[in-house]
Amino acid sequence: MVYECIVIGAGIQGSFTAYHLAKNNKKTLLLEQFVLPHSRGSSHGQTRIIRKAYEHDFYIHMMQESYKLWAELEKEAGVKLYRHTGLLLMGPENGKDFQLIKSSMQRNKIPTVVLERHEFSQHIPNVNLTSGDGAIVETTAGVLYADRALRAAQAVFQTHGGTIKDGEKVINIEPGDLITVTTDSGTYQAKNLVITAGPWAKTLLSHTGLQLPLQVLRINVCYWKEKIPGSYSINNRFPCFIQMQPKEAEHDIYGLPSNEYPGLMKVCYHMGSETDPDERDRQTDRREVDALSGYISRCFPGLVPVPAVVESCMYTITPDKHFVLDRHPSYSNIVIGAGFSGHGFKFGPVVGKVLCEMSMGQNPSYDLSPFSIHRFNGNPK
Ligand SMILES: Cc1cc2nc3c(=O)[nH]c(=O)nc-3n(C[C@H](O)[C@H](O)[C@H](O)COP(=O)(O)OP(=O)(O)OC[C@H]3O[C@@H](n4cnc5c(N)ncnc54)[C@H](O)[C@@H]3O)c2cc1C
Ligand SMILES: O=C(O)[C@@H]1CCCCN1
Repeated sequence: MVYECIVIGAGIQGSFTAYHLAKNNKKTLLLEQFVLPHSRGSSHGQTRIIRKAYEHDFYIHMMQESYKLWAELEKEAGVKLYRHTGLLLMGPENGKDFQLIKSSMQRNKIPTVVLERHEFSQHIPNVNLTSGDGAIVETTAGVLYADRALRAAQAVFQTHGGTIKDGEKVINIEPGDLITVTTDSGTYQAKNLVITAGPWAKTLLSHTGLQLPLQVLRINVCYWKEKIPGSYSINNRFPCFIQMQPKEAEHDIYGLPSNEYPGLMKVCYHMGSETDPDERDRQTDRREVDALSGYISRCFPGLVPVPAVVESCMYTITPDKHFVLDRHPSYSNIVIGAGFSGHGFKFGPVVGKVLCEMSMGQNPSYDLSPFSIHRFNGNPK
């Protein structure tokens, strides 16, 4: 049988690409190397932040549609995927990065509340605002229920006639008008191919002669115990937060209110150490956990500054931290979605839509030049 499209990788991006293809009546096969559900890529775990607070207008515009598409999936699957919490953004008030996000939120009329220092603790109890930092709340941001969302996208894909084959690792790709994809247990053919292989994208793309400057990082996903249960809880309307330029570390620190593990708040560092995706759990580098402990002692005094649970996840980062959404430079019927750089989950429905559009030979709904492969020319590593 010849498929209209094969999608490699059933993380959030591949699952949403397959979802849109099936809704467009395209006969689609979604291949996944691990038995689903699994926790070895980037889309597992219960929660992710959803927000429009971005410096770049192109992300904000994509998020405007993404919220609508998330709501559509909630209806189709009959499950709740989004919980409104708000997002607290803290960072050096006169710093460039904080000012850029603040002004782009205001320019794009994103519902925002600026908290002045004297009123901060009245709105956000149990948090110490660093001296010199400003605070803004994006009121419509919140939490996505990630595991549930992944299952829902896959279920709707199947309802529309899509086929999932899990526990099948793709080991070879032969490009052509008809592409042949070989797994460790079968061979499939399709007119179009979408590669959304997350941390394995670099290896898989090398089978097609393409080298992308993708780097895989292992992230320690840390949960911290509330000294008084409920003090940072989603039920008490505690928001998600992003701390830009914390004193303890070079990169951002972020957190989500206690929810999935009652009494534990997720607070993580937006960086990690390089890893081979097949060796992720052999690595035990916890340097950044010390930086988190320092930050928590200083700014979140209601948490015990030693992590109660540490899980693992992976980022696949590009040099500029923007995604790769493009056609293969040598084979126009191969479309690539990669390098989501630790912030791609919330865009899943829109990423899936544009990858689907490209693989159907349509013009994508967005200007994808920030995500093109050509931008790496001259910087191939
Ligand atoms: C700790 C952490 C926190 C994050 N927080 C946020 C957040 O708050 N908000 C947000 O929007 N984003 C967040 N992200 C980022 C987001 O989760 C990722 O951008 C997104 O999940 C990437 O999805 P993906 O489909 O590209 O990759 P994956 O989920 O890794 O999917 C790729 C799939 O391809 C499969 N595959 C690979 N190679 C093969 C092969 N050869 N054959 C068959 N299958 C194959 C893999 O097994 C995998 O299932 C976070 C990420 C992490 C790790
Ligand atoms: O995508 C997000 O919204 C978060 C922000 C902080 C770092 C991890 N990803």
